[in-house]
Amino acid sequence: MCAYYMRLSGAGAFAALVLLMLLLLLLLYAAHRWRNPRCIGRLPPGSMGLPLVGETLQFFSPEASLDVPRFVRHRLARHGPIFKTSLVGHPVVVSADEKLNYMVFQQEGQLFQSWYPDSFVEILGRDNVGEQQGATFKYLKNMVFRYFGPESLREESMIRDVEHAVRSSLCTWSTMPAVELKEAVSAMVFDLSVNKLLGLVEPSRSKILRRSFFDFVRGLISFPLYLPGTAYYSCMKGRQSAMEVLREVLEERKRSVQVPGTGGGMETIRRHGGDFLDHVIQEITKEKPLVTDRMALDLMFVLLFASFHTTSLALTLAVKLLADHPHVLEELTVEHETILSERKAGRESDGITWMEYKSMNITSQVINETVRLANIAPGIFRKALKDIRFKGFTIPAGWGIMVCPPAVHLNPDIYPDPLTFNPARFKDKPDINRGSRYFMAFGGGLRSCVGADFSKLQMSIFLHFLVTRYRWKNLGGGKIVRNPGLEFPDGYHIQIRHCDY
Ligand code: HEM
Repeated sequence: MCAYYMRLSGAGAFAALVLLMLLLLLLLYAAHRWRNPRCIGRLPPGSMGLPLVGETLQFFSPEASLDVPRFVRHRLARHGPIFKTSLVGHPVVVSADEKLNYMVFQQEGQLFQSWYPDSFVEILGRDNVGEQQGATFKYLKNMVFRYFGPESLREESMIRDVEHAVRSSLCTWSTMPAVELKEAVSAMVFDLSVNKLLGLVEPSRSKILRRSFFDFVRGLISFPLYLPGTAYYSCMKGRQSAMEVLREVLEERKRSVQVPGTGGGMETIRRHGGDFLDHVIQEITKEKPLVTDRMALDLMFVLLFASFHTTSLALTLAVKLLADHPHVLEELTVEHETILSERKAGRESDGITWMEYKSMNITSQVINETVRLANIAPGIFRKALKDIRFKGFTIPAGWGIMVCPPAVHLNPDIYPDPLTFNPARFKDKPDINRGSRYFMAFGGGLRSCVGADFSKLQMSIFLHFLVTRYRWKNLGGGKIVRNPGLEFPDGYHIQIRHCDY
């Protein structure tokens, strides 16, 4: 009997051992497959990192520098301008190759399509404009462009609204003992964007919206771990409460512009000179709308986020760079003083005209140089729609591809002495924000930024009033960290005073 049990338990142990071995083999095979993904052709060099996590942790490791993020820098040195990796569970090819970047931007919808990792899409919304393709994408983009493109920016009301926001903010800040510039500029740009997009919003709602977006942005480029206490968690919570407010505002506006029509149904009244929400309501209440409520909500969410986060980072960096480079500040001040001195005496308003704005050449160079160094979008993501062969490598269909603007903008062969702030390098390149092989701060091709002109207008008007009417001094902070997005972890504290001549 005893021998029988011993034989049985021996057989059980043997079976368990075999099972364990099989499991181990399976894990080894999975790890091998992970490290050597299937590909017809030759994959670019590089490592896929650990199973599932890939190289995500290294990608998000912070560094106190404006330089190309360490993650990319080290791999470029080791593997060359095209390498493979795995980020947040996806195989990705990273490109610092100017020809491949150009191809990615030019072949949008043909060989490549806009794609961001799931965690990012979850943050920005499944129906956001970046997720739309084909005709719907073009329709949405045109809708935004009609509102934020140069034609509508040159309207008197747009310049006046930006001016009003800038002048009242600077005036308030000049009465305060200290201002944390990043936070203050973010609030200014955010309120202006809310005003342009949603019109007048009750102060209590505007406050919730602003707080939600600030929480949202804090965790935007963070490791996607949805657990209380993590940056990603507060980011998602921020998104949820911002979306609630946007939904309420949309519903209320819909009710306020819909009246009983002659045919018995409801009709939408057209309000002239309205905010962006009015344009949105016109679209979603059409008989056969191309834009759904969800798309409209995600679009407004993305526009609010894109407009305040990016512009405020760029402006804060511009002010810091100007303070650190007094000779550039001097040149910029001369440009703006000249605008004032050449202004016709007795003009009705002392506001900036479109012609004056267009004459701000040094300002435009300062802005281009700032966004080149800022690299606010540290990576621009796409997906390969088919197997793509390039320079002997294959990018398999379905893989992500990350165009890396910092690797282009900080390449010494393209921009000599790349970490030096030298706006004059953009002399005689006025139209560069449309994107080129060497400048992609606002993206490139079909997907390039719709808000680039709006952002430049705001920055120019801000710089105009700052340098002609105020002086400021640094009180502390201003440390720059890449994570890999640009951050000012200790803020940038200044004291700002009105200058009386
Ligand atoms: C300094 C300021 C800004 C920078 C550096 C910037 C940068 C960028 C970049 C790099 C892209 C391309 C993303 C891609 O190809 O996947 C982009 C797209 C976009 N930007 Fe901006 N942006 C700025 C300001 C703004 C503003 C003020 C708005 C809104 C009014 C805006 C709205 C958008 C939208 C809606 C897209 C998506 C376009 C598409 O998918 O076709 N941006 N931006």
